[in-house]
Amino acid sequence: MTSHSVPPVIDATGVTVDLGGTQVLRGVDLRVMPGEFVTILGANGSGKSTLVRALVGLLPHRGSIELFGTPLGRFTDHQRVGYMAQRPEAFSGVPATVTEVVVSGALSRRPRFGWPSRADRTSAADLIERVGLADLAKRPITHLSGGQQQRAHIARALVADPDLVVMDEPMAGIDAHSAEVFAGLLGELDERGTAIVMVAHELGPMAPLVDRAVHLDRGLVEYEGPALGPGTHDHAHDHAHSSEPTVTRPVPAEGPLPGGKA
Ligand SMILES: Nc1ncnc2c1ncn2[C@@H]1O[C@H](COP(=O)(O)OP(=O)(O)OP(=O)(O)O)[C@@H](O)[C@H]1O
Repeated sequence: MTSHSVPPVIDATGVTVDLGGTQVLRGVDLRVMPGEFVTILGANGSGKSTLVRALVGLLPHRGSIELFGTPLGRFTDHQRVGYMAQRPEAFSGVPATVTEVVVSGALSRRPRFGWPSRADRTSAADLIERVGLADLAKRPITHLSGGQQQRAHIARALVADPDLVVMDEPMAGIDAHSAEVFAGLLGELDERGTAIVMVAHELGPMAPLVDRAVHLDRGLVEYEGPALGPGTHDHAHDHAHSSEPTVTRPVPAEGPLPGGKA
């Protein structure tokens, strides 16, 4: 899958980000190869969201970030990257329907803005069905529960069939059944060779899919190594006891426990 002739999907070196006068990331290195599924773990406030936001060009940073072999500052293939923010912004004004939100994800594939094609609508309808929102497809998204909105945003991130999917806590607010459905979708993407970077607090049904885990602690990579086998318990904690980790820094025995948002 990985080849010396193929550049990494993400090649980040020494990424440092200051926010509000605080150094939130302190020199993070991250390399993701095509088809890899990498999860970013760590306690609340460790810098996970900051890292993925910097990687997709949403935050000024120091250090080097390349996407698909191109420095971020010159990267224009935005359609190759599907990004799902941690807390999708609420819509203002007239709220879009679920279908409109999902289809809008496909429009980034187009060189110029235009109406969605029949294929876009078919893909969107398929994903809406897959995330269990078919009955709500015509509803304004603001009329959905938080977890249902989250599922719509997951579908939006996937509809353009990107080569890299970056997701910031996509599991937040979705129930166990939706998590299973979502794991199935990510499994298909993984088989297609899509690279996936996912911030998570716990992996649940995603655990068997993950190739590598990166654990942040106060803006630094505390651990980076292979993900363990199937399981639904705390991945971060597992790493502290893994028999074959590639440890870049010592991991405290009492790792942070998974938890929801504060
Ligand atoms: N705009 C900002 N100005 C100042 N500090 C900020 C800003 N945004 C984030 N921070 C701080 O940066 C640190 C890292 O935040 P970040 O959201 O990246 O953490 P996280 O690991 O994603 O946390 P969580 O698990 O809670 O989502 C936190 O201490 C946070 O308070």
